[in-house]
Amino acid sequence: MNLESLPVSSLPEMAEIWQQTLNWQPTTQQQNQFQQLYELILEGNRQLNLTRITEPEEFWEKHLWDSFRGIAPKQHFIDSLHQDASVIDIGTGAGFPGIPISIIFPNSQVTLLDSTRKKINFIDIILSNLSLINAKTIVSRAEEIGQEPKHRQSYDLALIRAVGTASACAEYSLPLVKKGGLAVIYRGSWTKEETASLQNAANQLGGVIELIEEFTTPLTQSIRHCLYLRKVAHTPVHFPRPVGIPKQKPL
Ligand SMILES: C[S@@+](CC[C@H](N)C(=O)[O-])C[C@H]1O[C@@H](n2cnc3c(N)ncnc32)[C@H](O)[C@@H]1O
Repeated sequence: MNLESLPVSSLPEMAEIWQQTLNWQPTTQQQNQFQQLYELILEGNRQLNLTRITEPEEFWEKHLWDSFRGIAPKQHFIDSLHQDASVIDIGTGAGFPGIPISIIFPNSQVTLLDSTRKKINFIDIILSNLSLINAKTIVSRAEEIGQEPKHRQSYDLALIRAVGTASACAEYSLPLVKKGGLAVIYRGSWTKEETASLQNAANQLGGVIELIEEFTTPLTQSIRHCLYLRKVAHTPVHFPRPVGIPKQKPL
């Protein structure tokens, strides 16, 4: 399939893949927003090193499809996202998975967090161009806002992709999630041995592993995993630990 000169997500083949894999299809308006997002990211990449994923097929699969695939198994959360669920995307980078989520769930409240100001400045341009009034940005570190009363235990859903080891991601995300809420850690590969150390980290943070799902991406047939941590108890006050510690000394 050569999409080189074609819009990133409006081909009939793509509509079929959305339907077959996610039982869903974007509206024409959402397709236009995906296309605008793609073009803005290409433009931003000329000045900033935002993402190495720039070919249309890759962008569609690794940025758009993958962002939605992470929440697909959780119908309850999809229902709440159609209402006014609060979501935080930790280490959003060029805006993934948070921006696609804010596009398809206009009633949800999406916070895009990154420690790099230049990335957040760029995301602010995207949000304004796409008129995404349900998304806002924060320049900070997960370890810092996890200790702020305004953010701690206040999100229904935390999403985190490509930000660190699973244990570090658990420590960044679970303190921000409400009791009963969910943290979704997007991963490439995953092994059974890693499950034991993640279970240990989750226990200490007030979470349990609810599901570990392996799936294959529809264009390149790559293996990916999503880890779903349910928050079942309050996170002890000393988590998250100070900046840098979750990465240096994973739980
Ligand atoms: C590899 S990028 C991933 C970007 C995006 N989530 C994706 O999957 O395309 C990791 C991002 O996480 C941010 N980051 C790393 N550690 C962080 C922390 N402790 N708090 C907030 N952002 C962090 C970095 O600035 C970077 O933009």
